[in-house]
Amino acid sequence: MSPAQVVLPVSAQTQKAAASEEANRRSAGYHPSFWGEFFLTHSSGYTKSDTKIQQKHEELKQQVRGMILDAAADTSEKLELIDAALRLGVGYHFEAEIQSQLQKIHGQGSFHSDLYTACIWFRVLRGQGFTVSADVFNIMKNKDGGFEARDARTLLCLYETTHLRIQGEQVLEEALEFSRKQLGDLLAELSSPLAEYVNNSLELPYHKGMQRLEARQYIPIYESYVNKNDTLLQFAKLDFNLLQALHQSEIREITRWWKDLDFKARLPYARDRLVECYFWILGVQYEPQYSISRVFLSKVISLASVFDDTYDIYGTFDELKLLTDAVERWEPEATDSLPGYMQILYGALLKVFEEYKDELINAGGRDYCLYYAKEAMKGLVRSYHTEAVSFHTGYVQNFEEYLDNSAVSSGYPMLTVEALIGMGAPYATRESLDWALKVPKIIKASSDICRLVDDLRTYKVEEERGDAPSGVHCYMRDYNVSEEEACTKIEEMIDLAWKAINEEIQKPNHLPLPILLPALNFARMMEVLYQNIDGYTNSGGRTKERISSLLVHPFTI
Ligand SMILES: CC(C)=CCC/C(C)=C/COP(=O)(O)OP(=O)(O)O
Ligand SMILES: [Mg+2]
Repeated sequence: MSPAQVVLPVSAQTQKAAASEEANRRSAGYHPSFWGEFFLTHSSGYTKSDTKIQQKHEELKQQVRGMILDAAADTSEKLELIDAALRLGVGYHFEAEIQSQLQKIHGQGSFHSDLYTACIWFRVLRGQGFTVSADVFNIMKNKDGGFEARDARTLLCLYETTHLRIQGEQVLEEALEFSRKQLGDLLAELSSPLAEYVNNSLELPYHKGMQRLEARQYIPIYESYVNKNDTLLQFAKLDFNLLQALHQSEIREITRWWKDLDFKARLPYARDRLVECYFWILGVQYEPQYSISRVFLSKVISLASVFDDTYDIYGTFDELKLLTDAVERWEPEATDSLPGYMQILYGALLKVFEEYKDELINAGGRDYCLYYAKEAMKGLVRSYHTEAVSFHTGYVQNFEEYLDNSAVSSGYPMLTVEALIGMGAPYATRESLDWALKVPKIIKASSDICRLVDDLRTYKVEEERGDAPSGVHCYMRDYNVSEEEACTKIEEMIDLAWKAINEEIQKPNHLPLPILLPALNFARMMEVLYQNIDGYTNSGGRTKERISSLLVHPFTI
């Protein structure tokens, strides 16, 4: 009898099967967290209770408000001030004032005294949800097809403007080509800090950037301008530091939660990326009033990340079926059906949502939102399971099928619903949540960006690891094209999705702009975190620097 033919007693057979499954478990060898418990104790020293600082902040705020409302300022001054306030990261204090001022400017019709102001006019209005026509740039085109822009400031403004273009705006496509080339040629002649600023923008334009990070980078640039507005600058720095202090207290809270969960020891196969997850969410909701939402979203995205690693890498097919069913049931009793390590994850999920329910009730009977919050999470887990089925059964999806499911498995439809819930009244109504849960055009576009950018950055590593086929792979096979052609095609799809987002945020729209912003901001975060590499999974280098600049170091005042 060969060893294989030895008939083992049933319990030994089960043990053997388990041992072989154990041996077959995959792992990705992710690097440990760079942050660990750093934020448990880190504080930059600003406190809410410092009344002197609060007073100063309030005084400066009123002065800036006065300037934004100043009736004596002409249109171009007004636009420049609003643009600066937005870029310096303080626009959120003056939302109503900015809207009313822009309403007036929009009512005056197109504005084109020169190319620079035309760009600001277009960029600020469109960026804030107003419908404006790109025809203004046709008027400003030269006979040779170029634009009247020689200096870096105008070229940069034109370049930034083009990223708000929608499908069919040919003049902005030409302006993009023109300004990108001219700025590239000019770069060597520029000195610091403008050179770095142009360089950053060429890599990632303002419209596609993370608002907090853009503010962090713009404040020193603005400071170097001769004709800067000192009050606005002082306000921006102080506001940055105060907001940073609030963010630090939130990361302290979630670090405590994460430490208690101790996934590092209990689920060591998963990525340990709590601070990176917080940073991701900060790109979508940074305002003080979203503090509770931010904490909840950070916990949800951190758990989603562990779920993703469980489905993609560690879980066996049978276990994943159990986990999917348990999430579908969503009740503590379902815990017993799961293997030990999944119980840990499942228990954490239920607890986070249960605690959020209390928050929602405290917020004034908004607990109807809990249904949507759970449905969104179930939808994500269903899509993870669909992926696991195709991986474990060897079923190969065609590209359309792949993108339909993998846009959901990107996590963005789920997170966008949760973000909307966190916005509270008057936005998180049953109607808007029904709308969001159905993955409407803007959320689909943002999710496509998430999936496709992720695929472009990770497909090689995933294929080497033997994961399920990526979008690049599906596209190559469906259309019989090379890897390079598939990647180019996917870049084009990302471009189209951006245009769709730009189109959706324009008024007149059936939904107010704030409801649409999470989708836009999530798309931006994909460009930021996955700029050149998967900077979420591999979160040293640029990601670490960016997190430090936003969350560790305050401005010196
Ligand atoms: C937006 C969300 C939910 C973020 C959580 C972290 C996450 C799953 C990142 C993508 O990882 P990946 O590259 O392994 O993704 P996938 O497995 O879907 O390709
Ligand atoms: Mg994965």
